[in-house]
Amino acid sequence: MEPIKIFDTTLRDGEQAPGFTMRMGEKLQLAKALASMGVDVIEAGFPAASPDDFRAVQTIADGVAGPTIAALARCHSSDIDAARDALANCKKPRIHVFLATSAIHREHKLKLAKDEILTRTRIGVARARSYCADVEFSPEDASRTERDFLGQVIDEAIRAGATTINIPDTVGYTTPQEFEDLFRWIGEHVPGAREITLSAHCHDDLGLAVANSLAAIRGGARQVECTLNGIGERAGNAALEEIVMALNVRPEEYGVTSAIDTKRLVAASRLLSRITGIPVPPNKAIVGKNAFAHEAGIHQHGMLEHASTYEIMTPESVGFDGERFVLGKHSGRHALKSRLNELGHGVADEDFDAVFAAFKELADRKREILDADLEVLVVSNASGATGPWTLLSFHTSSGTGRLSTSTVSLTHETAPEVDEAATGDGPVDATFRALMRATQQTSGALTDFHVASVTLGEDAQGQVTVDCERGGRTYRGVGYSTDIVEASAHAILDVINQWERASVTAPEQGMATAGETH
Ligand SMILES: CC(=O)SCCNC(=O)CCNC(=O)[C@H](O)C(C)(C)COP(=O)(O)OP(=O)(O)OC[C@H]1O[C@@H](n2cnc3c(N)ncnc32)[C@H](O)[C@@H]1OP(=O)(O)O
Ligand SMILES: CC(C)C(=O)C(=O)O
Repeated sequence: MEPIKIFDTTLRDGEQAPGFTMRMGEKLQLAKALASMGVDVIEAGFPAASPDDFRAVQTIADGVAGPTIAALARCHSSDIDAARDALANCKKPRIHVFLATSAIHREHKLKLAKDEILTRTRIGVARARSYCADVEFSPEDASRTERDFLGQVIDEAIRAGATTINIPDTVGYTTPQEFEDLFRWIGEHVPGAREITLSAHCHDDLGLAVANSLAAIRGGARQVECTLNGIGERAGNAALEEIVMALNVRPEEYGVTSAIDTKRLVAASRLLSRITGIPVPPNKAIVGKNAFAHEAGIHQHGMLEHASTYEIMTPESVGFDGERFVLGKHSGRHALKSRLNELGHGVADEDFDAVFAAFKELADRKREILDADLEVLVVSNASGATGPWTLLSFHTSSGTGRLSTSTVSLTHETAPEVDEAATGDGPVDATFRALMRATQQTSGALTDFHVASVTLGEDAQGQVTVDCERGGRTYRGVGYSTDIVEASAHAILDVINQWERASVTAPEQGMATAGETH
């Protein structure tokens, strides 16, 4: 079996999807989970896109050991230099340079002729190569590019020093047969193509991203680019967990093997979902909550006789809960640390006390702490977005035919305790008004409110996600509690804290924060 590299782009292409913005601490937490799962390459971001992206790549490059860390750059010297700078302390850096090559992109977007594309490719790749021994080049929209011209561009990139050539199906247009054939053609016709690594990057506009990635492997690709839960631009990218398990369950079909520890797939998928606040559909292959559920009598009968009647892989092989400790109010530090490690959510020693204290507090309110509750604890701790305001206590009253009232008590990092009260149309609205008043916010409106249960059961935690608008921008806040009004108060305060931090760092522009959504 030949090895195949798994290149994860959850933090770059995945984060490009509307509503999937992640904060720095959350990105680092996710990158650590990806590293402990065994991905070969983590594309940590696009450093020239924003100071936040630059810092995220830098932080991951400095703090995550194991995988190669890649940074994306256009064929612009300033983009390539930003990638170099963000990766300056990285042990295994990769600069990923891209330039669109299809006629549609050349004529309508870049307004460049073919010879200019060739020149820019050569200059961009050579510049990246002068900084870094590991350079990837992507001819964007490769699958809609004239084959002969694509061959010329790849040849130019290889001669300029690219060590990986990635073939993106940028708009999810190709089909498995066509894509396999394209990879074979490149291997056979482009000089030097067999000496470098060929890679596939597929989008899911026609629901073919995973099938196309697997076809590319049959055609000679030895790296696949993918994201957890298949998140990404528009309909998303190829789902990492689906590719990895297809290779695992059908090795005879593809003849390659990945280094992924498949038992960590479910935990990583849930961590991402918890960070973004976007749930995984129950019927999602490999990681959805119904992926191993059986309700129909005929299926249950078959399963009771032999699990392989209706299961092509075991739930344990992808990390669905098997035998384990039950975590609750009587559990101690060893059990908590061991379960967090099993889930791939290692918490730094200096952060562990805070996570343990939050665990004990929750265990007082819940009979059993499930894996989803632990993900919430880890994410809340990793977001690092707790101040300057902290909710001390709140009280609401509401009933049929009367206004709701809410009283809140808050502390501020630099001010004494504040108490305020407000009435509103329901307890959440009253709490929103009381918090706005207590923190002296004069503008901002609650525009969306979503509540989801973190786990099942009468003592389950609720996850509240709120969108609040201010100055034409939408900010997202997330809060957790066994009481959904309290979770709402935490989510609203999360937004108010983002506003306050933004006004400290960029008062004149109301600078966007990591929690901003578009
Ligand atoms: C298929 C993909 O996923 S590609 C990656 C997509 N990711 C992103 O776009 C990340 C977020 N993007 C951003 O923050 C911004 O678009 C920035 C900072 C990168 C650029 O912002 P701006 O300079 O304002 O340019 P804007 O986004 O409006 O337009 C893109 C420019 O890049 C050019 N461009 C696009 N791709 C490339 C490329 N690979 N190499 C060189 N130039 C490129 C376009 O022609 C356009 O140039 P122009 O400004 O001279 O007309
Ligand atoms: C930058 C490239 C690899 C990309 O994301 C795409 O073409 O979809």
